[in-house]
Amino acid sequence: MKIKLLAIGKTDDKNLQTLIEVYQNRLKHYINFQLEVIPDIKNVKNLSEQQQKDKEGELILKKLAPTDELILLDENGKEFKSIEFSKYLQKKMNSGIKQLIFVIGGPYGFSDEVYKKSKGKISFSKMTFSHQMIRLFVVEQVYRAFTILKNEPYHHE
Ligand SMILES: C[S@@+](CC[C@H](N)C(=O)[O-])C[C@H]1O[C@@H](n2cnc3c(N)ncnc32)[C@H](O)[C@@H]1O
Repeated sequence: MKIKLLAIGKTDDKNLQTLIEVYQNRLKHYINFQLEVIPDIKNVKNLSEQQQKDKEGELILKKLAPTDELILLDENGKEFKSIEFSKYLQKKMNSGIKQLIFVIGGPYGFSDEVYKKSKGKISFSKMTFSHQMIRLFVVEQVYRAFTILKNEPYHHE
């Protein structure tokens, strides 16, 4: 199984980008993991929140192949402990999915169309994080999950 993290807009913060790359590099050891960034929508100032969500939603859905499984990062989703998340990923790998796509919404979240296409929602906390920060949390937790699955000494309960 491949894992893709789909996000909208560049990360301007170099420190954040560097940290994300640290975990992306570590993940190469365990799985084909790709972070794909959809470029920011132009002239966003002229759009309502709903229009922005809809446009971002169209761009997200264009990226999906029929065999991909789409999971949303959403503060109203299911919360996991890290060990539970590692088991969740193992289950996905066992189920024969070709590519699992985790998607991070834009500043206003997801359009209804994206919700309809998704197969689940994962929350990292009830708090709202920026769409930039959550990228780092996702790559770190996916890395942590693989170290748990391989019994490697990174995670401590
Ligand atoms: C600024 S937040 C959008 C908040 C917006 N109120 C919403 O309803 O989604 C941007 C994106 O970051 C991700 N995100 C932020 N906080 C999160 C959390 N606690 N758990 C999971 N994803 C989160 C989600 O993908 C969200 O769409």
